[in-house]
Amino acid sequence: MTETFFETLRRENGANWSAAVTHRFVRELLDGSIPDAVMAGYLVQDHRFLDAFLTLLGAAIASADRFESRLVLGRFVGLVSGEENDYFLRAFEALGVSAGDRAAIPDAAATTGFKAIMREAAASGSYAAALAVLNVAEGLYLDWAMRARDPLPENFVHAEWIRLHDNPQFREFVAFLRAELDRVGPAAADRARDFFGRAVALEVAFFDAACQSAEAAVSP
Ligand SMILES: Cc1ncc(CN)c(N)n1
Repeated sequence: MTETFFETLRRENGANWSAAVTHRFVRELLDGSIPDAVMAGYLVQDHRFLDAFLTLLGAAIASADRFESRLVLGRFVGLVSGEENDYFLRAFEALGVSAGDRAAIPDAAATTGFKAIMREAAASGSYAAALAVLNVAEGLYLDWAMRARDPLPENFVHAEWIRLHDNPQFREFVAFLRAELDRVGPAAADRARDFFGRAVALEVAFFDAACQSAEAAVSP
């Protein structure tokens, strides 16, 4: 069977893709053993990711070539702005991270990199570029979340983060993103390939940073 455009890009970035979905951060999240300090540090950075991510979704809506695509993307914006943002706020409260704490923590290099690539894809005005980054962000997260075993960890901070990235609606959205990239990506293959590869590398760096910052915090 011939592979789809998405499958080709994922295969070309197989080493990094697999490093991300099997990362120590993911393994400890899935088995519920992740230390609170690591989860808190990750969520502080990821809440900033969310801001640029919404910009990217807005750009995808603006650059999409059909109304049907805009509707699907628009519904997803509602979910991220509502349910997902609400999760972050409840998680910060449970982990004892105040708004002041959050404001005092600088961006990690991987966060700066992600914000930059999402703004770059948004500013390019290319639907294919936006889709390449969205396919990494959502497809890779679905991939690791699907590795969760029943029952999910007891702590809602862990369980809800997993469930947000593996539920029927999210699977449907990821399938939509793949179909869209397969439809419009080949006509802008070089650009899509470039954004896709850089985004996968940033996913690994983002998990690395979450684990490293906690190590630095506990070392004397
Ligand atoms: C870094 C990162 N990549 C992807 C996702 C999934 N939206 C996320 N929350 N954070």
